[in-house]
Amino acid sequence: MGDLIKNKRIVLKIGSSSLTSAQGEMSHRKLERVVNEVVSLKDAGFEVLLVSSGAIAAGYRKLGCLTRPTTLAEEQAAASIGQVELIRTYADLLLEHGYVGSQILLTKSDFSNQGRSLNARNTINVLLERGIIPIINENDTVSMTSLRFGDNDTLGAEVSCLVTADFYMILSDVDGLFRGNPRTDPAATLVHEVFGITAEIEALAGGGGSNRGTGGMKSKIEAFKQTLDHGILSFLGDASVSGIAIQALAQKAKGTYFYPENLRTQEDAKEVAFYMQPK
Ligand SMILES: Nc1ncnc2c1ncn2[C@@H]1O[C@H](COP(=O)(O)OP(=O)(O)O)[C@@H](O)[C@H]1O
Ligand SMILES: N[C@@H](CCC(=O)OP(=O)(O)O)C(=O)O
Repeated sequence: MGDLIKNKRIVLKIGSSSLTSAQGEMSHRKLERVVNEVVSLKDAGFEVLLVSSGAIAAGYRKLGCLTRPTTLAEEQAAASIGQVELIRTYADLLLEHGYVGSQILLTKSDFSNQGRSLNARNTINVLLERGIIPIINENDTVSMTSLRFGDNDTLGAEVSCLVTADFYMILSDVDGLFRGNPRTDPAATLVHEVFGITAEIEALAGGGGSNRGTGGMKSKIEAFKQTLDHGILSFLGDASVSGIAIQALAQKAKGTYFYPENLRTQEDAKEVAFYMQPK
């Protein structure tokens, strides 16, 4: 069974809303949870890239702001403080489990530059070959408003395509995609499977995000549009569910699965579930 997953590449994106307290500050306990998910994937033999937000949340207090800043310059300054804290915490926690983490900061323009994207891919490949976990965030300081990811959902999708990932998993503060924003419509029901990003699916994502995240569902759907176009099986689930990453790969998790065109039948999906089955 172990051979089935050898070198299977998972991109796991975790948003600010799942790394922060209700007040918007970074939560050590929540970072520990993320690390546990990453470690469970590594222990099962997967290659893991972690795309993590949280730099602004981790830094704004030390910048002297009482609440999460809203001007670009302050966000960037907060991120430059918080990124240090974020990566140090991840690296320390991973090391406790015997894994090494590395930091990669990228901008949107890096992906449209052939030379820079090739360098990023080569770097990531070397890290993954050696069992290291690249921890990726946007390079906030140099990102301009007009050319900025802002949210990390689409950054995670770009990374998934860059490294030809087998699975793109976004863990957030909701169980998946609902037929309406569950914060404002408690009766909204969960969509379990999505076979292509249609206008109907896009319409479900109209609502904004939590006050701690930036992208909301809109950017997640945009991100899945990209991964599905590239044939990458994708998933959205709740970061607070312990063991969700492994369950998601076995297609047994509560959440929303997004199937690319090449995996649109029940039989195809079953085959993938078998293929991605952990040891
Ligand atoms: N159709 C929908 N289904 C689920 N969540 C939705 C929907 N529309 C809007 N949302 C909101 O999106 C939020 C998640 O996005 P966001 O706060 O940006 O999280 P993250 O920090 O994980 O990226 C949810 O808390 C929810 O309020
Ligand atoms: N890159 C920034 C902002 C990213 C952000 O908030 O994204 P998300 O949580 O995906 O909506 C950070 O690390 O704080």
